[in-house]
Amino acid sequence: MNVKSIGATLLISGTMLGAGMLALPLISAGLGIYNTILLLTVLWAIMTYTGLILLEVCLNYPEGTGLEAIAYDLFGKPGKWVINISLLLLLYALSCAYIAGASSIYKNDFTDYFHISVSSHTIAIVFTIIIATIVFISTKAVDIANRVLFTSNIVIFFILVTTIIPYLHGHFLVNDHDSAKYAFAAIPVFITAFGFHGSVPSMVKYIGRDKPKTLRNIFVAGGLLPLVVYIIWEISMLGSLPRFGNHSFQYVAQHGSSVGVMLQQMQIFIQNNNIIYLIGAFSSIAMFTSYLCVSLGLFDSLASTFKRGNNTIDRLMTAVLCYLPPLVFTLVYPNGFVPALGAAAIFLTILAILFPVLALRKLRGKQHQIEYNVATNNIALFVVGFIGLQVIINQILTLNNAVPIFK
Ligand SMILES: N[C@@H](Cc1ccccc1)C(=O)O
Repeated sequence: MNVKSIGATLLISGTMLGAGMLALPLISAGLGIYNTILLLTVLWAIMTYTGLILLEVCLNYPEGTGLEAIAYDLFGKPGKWVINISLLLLLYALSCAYIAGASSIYKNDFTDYFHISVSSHTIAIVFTIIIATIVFISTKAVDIANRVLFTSNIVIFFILVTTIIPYLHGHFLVNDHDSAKYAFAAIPVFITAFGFHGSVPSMVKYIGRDKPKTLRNIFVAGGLLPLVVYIIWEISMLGSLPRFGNHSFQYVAQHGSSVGVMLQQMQIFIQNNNIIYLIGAFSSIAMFTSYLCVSLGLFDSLASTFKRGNNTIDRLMTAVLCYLPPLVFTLVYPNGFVPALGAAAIFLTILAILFPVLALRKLRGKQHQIEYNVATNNIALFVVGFIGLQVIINQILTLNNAVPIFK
């Protein structure tokens, strides 16, 4: 792998590592560590596989062809609309999760670092304005801010997981009440955490259609890094807070399942302020960089959907469309962090599981140019498509409280 491929691998990992990661311990507390690791690995494999299916699909089109244009070619106008709307709704749902998550974490930061209490509404508004301003300035500004913050966060993560080891308790990790029944509610959020598929067309453009093997390696390695990071993160979080009791994951679940409350609870068990600061800094930066990248994607999609140009007035109108709806939603539903990530899974499943499967079936039915063939057959495509439908049904049930939820 050359330097460009390593950079591309990190971009894929960077897209995956975000709010989903912070929600993982909140949603997997009832599962216990063994079920969690198993489920993470299985879902990583499925998401990587559909990423490779999407790669084969994209390689049949000229470099720079987006998912929307591919959907139009294969499924006509309805296909194009489904992809377009799913993408916008995915990015809006993620935006709501980021604003809700960030306000709960930053509220905690203000109390921990400066001993002042700021309302989460104020934080949500200021956070959104800061992100909007950076995106409004230019893509270059986003790139610079992201590069600096993402690199610092990798360093913070490694310092954190090495210093937290003495504070981990083996008996917090496994519990008699661990149960696979909580997997239903966890699957959608886990799927969101492994989402990166919107970036497949741009990666093909960046690396080149003539290097299908390099692209395959980038997607596999780019997802493997988050899988390892997620497992280490789960062990660190589930190992430092008990499942039940006055101060526990159960308490967090009963108080809005927010990252901020989880951090407060951990403070009671980890009597080392530096570690608490590290977790706070890591979570805060993760929220910031992910929202920066995701809202840049939303900003560009809105500009192209509503045919807005690059002049100041047009950019301002796009920014209002991009940031106002999720901000208002979060102000009305401040506890929407986990539900918004779950809702995102519905649209992500359409884009990242169902669309690649249907598109490849259609392409292989036609005579398609063989640039890269992912190992698959109709049965495998059927199974993956079926899993995709299950994820959507699952999430609809979760939103209606019809599956077991750890409380
Ligand atoms: N994986 C990202 C969310 C995401 C999904 C799909 C595409 C891009 C980003 C996160 O966990 O924050």
